[in-house]
Amino acid sequence: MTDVILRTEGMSKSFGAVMASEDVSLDLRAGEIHAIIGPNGAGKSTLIGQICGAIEPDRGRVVLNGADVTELPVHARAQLGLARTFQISTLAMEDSVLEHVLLGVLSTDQPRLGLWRGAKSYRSAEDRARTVLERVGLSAVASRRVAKLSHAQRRQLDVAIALTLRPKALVMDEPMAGLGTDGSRMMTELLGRLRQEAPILLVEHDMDAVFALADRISVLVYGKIIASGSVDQIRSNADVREAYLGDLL
Ligand SMILES: Nc1ncnc2c1ncn2[C@@H]1O[C@H](COP(=O)(O)OP(=O)(O)OP(=O)(O)O)[C@@H](O)[C@H]1O
Repeated sequence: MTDVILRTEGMSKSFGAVMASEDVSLDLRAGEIHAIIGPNGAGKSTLIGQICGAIEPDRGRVVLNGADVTELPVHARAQLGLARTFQISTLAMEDSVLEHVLLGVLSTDQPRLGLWRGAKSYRSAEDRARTVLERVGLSAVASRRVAKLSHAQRRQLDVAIALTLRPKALVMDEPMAGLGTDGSRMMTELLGRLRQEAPILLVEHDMDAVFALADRISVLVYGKIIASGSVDQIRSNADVREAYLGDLL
């Protein structure tokens, strides 16, 4: 049986007369990248908000590793391994790369370390922080302040912080936004490697990246999933071409 890590069932949300999500059911399976695409205003951010706990659905459920998390707040879902990266990064400019990641490691591992946090446990936290930085390709700039990083490096750091949660699932909101050609290539390569560590629900407008990365694509239009399938199935779907991809292919 396919290993479903995250799923939504009948997720619905309206804002006044606007149905931002209408009966959205989808899943994310171990080892995969599942991309959510759709035109502006289709309901992608609203869907992510409901999955991660920032927006309360009118109806429907979110299930993480078999557990219903619909009623849990954002931080409780994060503790269960639901990690999110944001469209707009929220980094502190004056802090270093390592400090950001260390903070993530300490706040994730603190319950395991107990009340006693001596030099040894700090060292092991720093080791883990450096391992995470290596995984995203930021080891060389560990001591650099965020203010001195390139835009692409800041996005890599967003990913590193998400990884400190030891995620079971990653929800990524436009990780390619604002990246140039080289940055997009780097991020595409990074996400391609990460899917084995944690499956990725990827909201993205960069179709080159989506087509290169996605194992499955779901297309959202006016809050509804109008099609779901492989890259080839979605690219050749007449409804999808009419609603969204027509201009982008
Ligand atoms: N807090 C809100 N109050 C009222 N309407 C909202 C609110 N949030 C979203 N909407 C509406 O819900 C619909 C879906 O918006 P959403 O931001 O989820 O779309 P999106 O697919 O993420 O768009 P984009 O690609 O531009 O980020 C839009 O019509 C939007 O105007």
